[in-house]
Amino acid sequence: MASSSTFNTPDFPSPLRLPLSTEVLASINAHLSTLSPQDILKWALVHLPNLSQTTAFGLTGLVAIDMLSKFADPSDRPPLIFLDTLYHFPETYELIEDVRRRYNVSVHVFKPDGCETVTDFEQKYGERFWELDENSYDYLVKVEPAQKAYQELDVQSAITGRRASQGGARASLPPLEVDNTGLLKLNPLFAWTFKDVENYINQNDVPRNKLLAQGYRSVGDWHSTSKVEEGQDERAGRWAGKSKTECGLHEDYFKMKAQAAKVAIVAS
Ligand SMILES: Nc1ncnc2c1ncn2[C@@H]1O[C@H](COP(=O)(O)OS(=O)(=O)O)[C@@H](OP(=O)(O)O)[C@H]1O
Repeated sequence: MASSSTFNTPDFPSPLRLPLSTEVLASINAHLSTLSPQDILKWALVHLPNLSQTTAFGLTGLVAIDMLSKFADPSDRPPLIFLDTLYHFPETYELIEDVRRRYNVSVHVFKPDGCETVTDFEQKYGERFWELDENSYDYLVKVEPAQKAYQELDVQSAITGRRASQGGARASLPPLEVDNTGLLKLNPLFAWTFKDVENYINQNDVPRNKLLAQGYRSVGDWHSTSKVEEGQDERAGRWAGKSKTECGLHEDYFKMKAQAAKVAIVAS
């Protein structure tokens, strides 16, 4: 059984002092790589400054929400941040309500700047803006709202639902990363497979997106998400047939911002 020194490691200050040097980050990752997701989360509650959970209520994020509910008092649980692109499926919005009820958590929702509804967004940028410029679309609906969320809520560390077994750019995902804005990103389930996640969800009766019963596995916006066939990768239905595999949230922030600069011209 893990002792309290597993979570409260005297080698690292509590909370950690930022910025982290490369050496400290490497030694934290060496320690976290030996722990279960539950113990990584317990360690994070002790050591990570101003911790939140950024979630689209995918299966992996739901596992983290459920694990935290089992060992952390409600007031100690990281606040949830949902970036509402305005183009999620109705089933995703329904799931958020299920999660709020089941776990008695508040969800901080951030939308594209100045937009409450799809109509607001389309008046500003036109219909099907993602077809015109996918990266700028991502920047407007996720990257910029995330930066706003982190500033308003004073977030210095965020739990994500990414896993190495999702492949692509995630194949060598470490437990803890520092992005180029200085944000600490914790990936507590970095070492779990899809099967591990599915088993946990079933064994713990965790609420899940109703679309999963229809053949979807990873769910984002309705216009870039499709069902996957048996045996296909879990994220094969995201931007299917395109080279794109990430939404921008986990890309280089400054690159996304520079690419999106031309959006101001389109919108004006
Ligand atoms: N809209 C939105 N709001 C808040 N957080 C979000 C959002 N989209 C992605 N994420 C975060 O990225 C994790 C991986 O998501 P995905 O595999 O769906 O990929 S992608 O980011 O959309 O490309 C995802 O993991 P989950 O918590 O399992 O959803 C989140 O940590």
